[in-house]
Amino acid sequence: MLVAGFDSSTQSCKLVIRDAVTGELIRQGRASHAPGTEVDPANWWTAVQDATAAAGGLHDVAAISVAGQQHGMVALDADGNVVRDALLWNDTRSAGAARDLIAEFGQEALVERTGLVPVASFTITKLRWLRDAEPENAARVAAVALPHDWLTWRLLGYGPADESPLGPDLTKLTTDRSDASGTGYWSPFTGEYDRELLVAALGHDVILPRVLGPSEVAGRTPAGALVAAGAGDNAGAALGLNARAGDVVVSIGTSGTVFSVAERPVVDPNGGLAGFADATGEYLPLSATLNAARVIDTTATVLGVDHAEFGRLAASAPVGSGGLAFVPYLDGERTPDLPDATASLLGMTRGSFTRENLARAAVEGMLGSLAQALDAHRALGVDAKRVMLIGGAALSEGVRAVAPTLFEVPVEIPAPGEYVADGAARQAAWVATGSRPDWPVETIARLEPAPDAALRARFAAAAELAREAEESGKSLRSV
Ligand SMILES: Nc1ncnc2c1ncn2[C@@H]1O[C@H](COP(=O)(O)OP(=O)(O)O)[C@@H](O)[C@H]1O
Ligand SMILES: O=C(CO)[C@@H](O)[C@H](O)COP(=O)(O)O
Repeated sequence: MLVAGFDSSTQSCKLVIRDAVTGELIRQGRASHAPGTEVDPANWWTAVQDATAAAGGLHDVAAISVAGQQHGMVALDADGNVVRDALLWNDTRSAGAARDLIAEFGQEALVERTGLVPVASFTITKLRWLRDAEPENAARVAAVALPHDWLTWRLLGYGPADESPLGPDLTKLTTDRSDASGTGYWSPFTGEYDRELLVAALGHDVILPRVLGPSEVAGRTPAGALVAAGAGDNAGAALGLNARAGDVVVSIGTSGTVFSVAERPVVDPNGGLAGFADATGEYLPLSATLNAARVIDTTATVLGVDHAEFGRLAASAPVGSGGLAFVPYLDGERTPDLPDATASLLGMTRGSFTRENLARAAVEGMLGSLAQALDAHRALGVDAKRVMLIGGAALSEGVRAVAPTLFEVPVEIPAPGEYVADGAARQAAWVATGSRPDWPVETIARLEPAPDAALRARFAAAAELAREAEESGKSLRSV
């Protein structure tokens, strides 16, 4: 019996087809997504079909599950059409809306109700932005879904009347706990939507996807395959890695994320850590940065090198990049919450300002933010015995060289793979066979910690300078 798992991520759609019992990888496919932080969801549906074609189809698959980028606002009208392009998790235009919601409800109360302090990434802030910036669009919204919810609905055969066999039945939208927990209007404590917050954000009540349990079935495709609940991509990765207590996953994709599986909700009154739910019935405390793999992509482009050469340059520079410090807020930042920040390069001398040091400083800055996030998790009681490093940039030689100098626990590198899509495939196998699969995960390297206190201190000082400049209105953006 075969099962399929999709990862509809920020930059691309990945599909794995696995044996439901052994987990053996049978086929896979991939397709790119459009760039930008607002995207027509039709683009993701096309990518699902292209990835499916690339993987040789889904005709022989018993069950399917979709994991996807979290938080994106897919606003639907009564006819099942999208009201406007989806605003993605990395779109920071709703930073002011986040501040407004905190002022109206109080930070402490919001943490108690939703496990989150609103930041521009979360869906609730995007709804408030829509209400204020595009009231005519807001008034037309009849249902709000997330990327994986909308794709699941499309796979079930629903959608606009002229594009789908079953038409626009909005009541058939489904989601799961992990993605619901990233909206800002769902409580990980009660497992219920908080409609008062939803209405306060958007201005009126709407249909929200039914929240399914970890092994509940959303329905069947028109061809007859079971469709599972799906998940947010980070919860998908935790399931794909079989992460257990003591494991902290660090993912370096478009986002940088630090997360672990917890038996009880873990919340942070300061908001550095989000109190999400996971895809197995437990919880997923998580921190996310906006600047991760693309810090490397951008710096490699500036240096005129490919990933392999970038990795060699970074690995050949000394720990601490000869004193160069790169605060990597190229896309603003979410952790720390500095949506309007810009990046900065500090510590340049004629000696330190070399190609090698620049490459390494980019990696040290990008991982430095994630190491600070891991510290915050540990301070809140998260048990970290090892880091499991995944995501596109985990392949980088530079990342592997720098990681042990920043993390205080061993860093393990699972075999390169699509762990989000694998988590979705595991969920599909769970609904198809009735039991959660225990497929093995291979580790290809274990890096022993060699934390460098001076490096940590220099990055912390550089990040603090960037924060002070932002908060005092002295950053170059405001000149
Ligand atoms: N060898 C490599 N070194 C550094 N970055 C890489 C490497 N291979 C892929 N990447 C980067 O990883 C990112 C894609 O990772 P992925 O985890 O698929 O992201 P997402 O899930 O956000 O779409 C891209 O920005 C890509 O350029
Ligand atoms: O916003 C978050 C998590 O809170 C991001 O992790 C998104 O879920 C996007 O993930 P990638 O596409 O970068 O994997």
